[in-house]
Amino acid sequence: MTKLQVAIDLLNTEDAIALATKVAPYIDIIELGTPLIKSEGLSAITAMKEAFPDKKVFADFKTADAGGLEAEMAFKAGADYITILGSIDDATIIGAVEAAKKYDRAVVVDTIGVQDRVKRAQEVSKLGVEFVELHAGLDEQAKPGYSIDVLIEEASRAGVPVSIAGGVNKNSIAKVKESGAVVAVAGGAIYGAEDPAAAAKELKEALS
Ligand SMILES: O=C([C@H](O)CO)[C@H](O)[C@H](O)COP(=O)(O)O
Repeated sequence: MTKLQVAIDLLNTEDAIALATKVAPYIDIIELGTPLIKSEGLSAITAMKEAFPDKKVFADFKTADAGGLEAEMAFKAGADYITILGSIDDATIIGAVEAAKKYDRAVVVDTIGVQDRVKRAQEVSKLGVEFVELHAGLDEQAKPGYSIDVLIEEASRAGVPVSIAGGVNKNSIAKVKESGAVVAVAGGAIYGAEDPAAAAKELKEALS
């Protein structure tokens, strides 16, 4: 079954935990977005894991170098997953995977900015990563003509475990599920909703 991940792109820990509290019953993975981690630091990860010890906590580091070191920082702080950029050298991903083995955690490769996401997903899947995020970032989504359908089509032919992030919402969630993605990542569709709990519930039910 496709899991639901909430991407929390808020800027302070208190607001992030308040949002997570509302949506937790419907969420499998709680993501601390890159802006949140840059704003609040590692303490946000620790606070989230302490508040939700039974949930997977996903630290969206988007690491581009020193993979082993940054993964160790994230895991020691309480993260279950860290993201490493797919656009960088395999050595950075391999370093993070080694740290993940040491701490019994996992690495997700983020394909933001990668030209051929499917090819890169297939390559990095051989390095021991948990899954690969087929991702169109917030800036790419804002470009004219953007459609999540590109990611959905890529997921259906990737042949390796992938998540989809890039405007997942109530209109696209059924197609995300059909694509075979192991995780659907929803940010704005949940934290930007008038009723985040209801929005998360609707997405979760669509994946059931
Ligand atoms: O990872 C993200 C982005 O790069 C900022 O950190 C988003 O959390 C991700 O794109 C999911 O958010 P939505 O596109 O709003 O669903």
